[in-house]
Amino acid sequence: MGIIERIKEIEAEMARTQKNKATEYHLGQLKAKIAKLRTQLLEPPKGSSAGGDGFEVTKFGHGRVALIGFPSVGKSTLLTMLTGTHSEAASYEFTTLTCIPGIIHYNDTKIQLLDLPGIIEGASEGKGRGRQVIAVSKSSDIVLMILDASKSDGHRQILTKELEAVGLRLNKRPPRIYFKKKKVGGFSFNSTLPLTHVDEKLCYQILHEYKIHNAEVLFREDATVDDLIDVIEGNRKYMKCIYVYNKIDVIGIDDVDKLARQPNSVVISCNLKLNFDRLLAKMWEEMGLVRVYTKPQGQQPDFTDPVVLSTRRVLG
Ligand SMILES: Nc1nc2c(ncn2[C@@H]2O[C@H](COP(=O)(O)OP(=O)(O)OP(=O)(O)O)[C@@H](O)[C@H]2O)c(=O)[nH]1
Ligand SMILES: [K+]
Ligand SMILES: [Mg+2]
Repeated sequence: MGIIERIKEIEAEMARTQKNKATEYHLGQLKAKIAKLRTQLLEPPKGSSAGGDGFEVTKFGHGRVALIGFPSVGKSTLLTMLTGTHSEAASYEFTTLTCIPGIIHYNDTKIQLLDLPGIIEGASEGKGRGRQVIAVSKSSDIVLMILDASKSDGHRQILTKELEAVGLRLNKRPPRIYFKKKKVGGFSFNSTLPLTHVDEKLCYQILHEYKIHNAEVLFREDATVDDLIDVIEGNRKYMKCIYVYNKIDVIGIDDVDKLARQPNSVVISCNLKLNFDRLLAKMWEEMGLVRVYTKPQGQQPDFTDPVVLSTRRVLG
């Protein structure tokens, strides 16, 4: 049986299992099993080089932003409008088949924007170009999830699930769980506050699933089993994501208003060139970029050529 089939089988078992105190340990173990299989799925197949089909784009500028979304939501239209680099746009799905970079000039900085093929449900398991698209997203500093404002908001949940399945965590911070594997000494479990989701036995079982028998675990918040698994796996990527609702020209003002009020969301229209300034400002803010103007002694600072730093990471 392949890895994907095994994941499906365990998911089916989880769906059949009633959630209660008695099944909690078993469900926790199943979650860990799935997480292990997903990590296996992420390892590139033996003998293959990663990518190699038009997806490797050299990093450029002070930051990198990836456009992720279902087909035909307007990703390429947006890239062309924000960067001036032409990326083919059309009314049929999967117009874009590779990664197309453009540059946004904003606040004296250069931000690399990446247009990507549309992804669909099952992308994390390799449907379409999902795997490559997700790899590029992981290499960027923030993600713009482009959504069609006139379509169901279910798309946002589906995409979030796909990205979570490959270890991306959007708009979350790492769980406050201290975890240290040891060579000897057995298992120690502590918490700084009362826990409602995880107890010592459950934690022990999860570690057992990972064949970890010596470890120190300290919960500093009331975290869940999923949080614990994330910490044990250790390969999660925590990223900022802006939900960009495009095509607001085709929906009513009340609906626009509702979308605009959601957290981390910006509404735009490529057709009407609406709200791009808001989108750029939000992007800039989420990337944590700051400009530093150096001032030679006894001279005026050069306001045309700042040093750009990020409060979120060290710029390469
Ligand atoms: N009404 C409306 N249509 C738009 C808007 N932006 C883009 N479109 C249209 O949506 C269709 C798809 O646009 P694309 O830019 O090709 O979409 P995409 O997300 O790059 O699509 P794929 O590359 O196939 O995944 C085109 O017909 C665009 O003209 C908008 O703001 N409003
Ligand atoms: K399209
Ligand atoms: Mg496109």
